[in-house]
Amino acid sequence: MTTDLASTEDADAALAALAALTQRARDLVDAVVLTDVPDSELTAVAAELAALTERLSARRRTSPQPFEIGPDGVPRHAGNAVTGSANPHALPLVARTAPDGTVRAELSFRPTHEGPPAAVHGGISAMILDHMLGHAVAMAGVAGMTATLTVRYLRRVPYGEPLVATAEYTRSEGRKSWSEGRIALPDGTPLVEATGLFITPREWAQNRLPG
Ligand SMILES: CCCCCCCC/C=C\CCCCCCCC(=O)SCCNC(=O)CCNC(=O)[C@H](O)C(C)(C)COP(=O)(O)OP(=O)(O)OC[C@H]1O[C@@H](n2cnc3c(N)ncnc32)[C@H](O)[C@@H]1OP(=O)(O)O
Repeated sequence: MTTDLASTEDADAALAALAALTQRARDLVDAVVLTDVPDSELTAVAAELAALTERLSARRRTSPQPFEIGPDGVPRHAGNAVTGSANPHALPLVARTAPDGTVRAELSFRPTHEGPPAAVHGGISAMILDHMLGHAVAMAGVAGMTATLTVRYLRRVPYGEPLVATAEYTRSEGRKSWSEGRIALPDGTPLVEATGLFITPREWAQNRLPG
């Protein structure tokens, strides 16, 4: 028992250190996107970054931090590109499920996510909605892989402003499940809407979860 507890604490400490590093990496990416320092400074920083990358690469995994069910019974996936605390690519999105099954996340995009001038890239909005819709079907007990995602872009999505993403499971037929969701302003004005079809792979159909 003591050993298990110690190793759990060690794993938590390692993940916390990784999450702190990851946030520094996000800050770095934001700084790269917005920097206006002279060329000589860019060259000097690039050399320092190359050295840091080499230090981190001294020991490398073959894949990101895995999907797992935490000791609290809550699934977590630190390596995930959308939610991962250990993935600099992730916002990270923090999605919560209400008792009625609605999934909700408060989010704010950054200049890093620019597509059209002064707006968020449509593929980034689609990625967030893919995740939200997938989360909604997973919370309904019918986790699946995205088969189709239909996105309707209604208004320009701003960065640097608080936004709200929501999603709901709608129905299932056999291994096929549907959900819908949106990214909206805090007052509820929808900016992007999506519907999705998720299919539970045959191998998940018994356990409902991957792995
Ligand atoms: C995901 C993790 C879940 C974790 C859950 C717990 C924690 C919750 C927390 C957090 C939630 C995380 C949420 C993540 C969200 C992000 C998800 C993604 O981004 S997934 C990556 C992108 N998607 C792919 O890479 C799929 C690639 N495609 C496939 O793997 C297969 O094609 C698959 C599984 C989609 C279907 O393969 P078959 O072999 O099972 O399909 P067949 O048996 O041929 O068809 C079954 C039925 O589905 C229709 N169908 C199949 N594919 C279709 C398609 N693309 N479009 C429309 N219908 C399709 C068929 O016509 C058939 O329909 P008829 O039964 O005849 O009515």
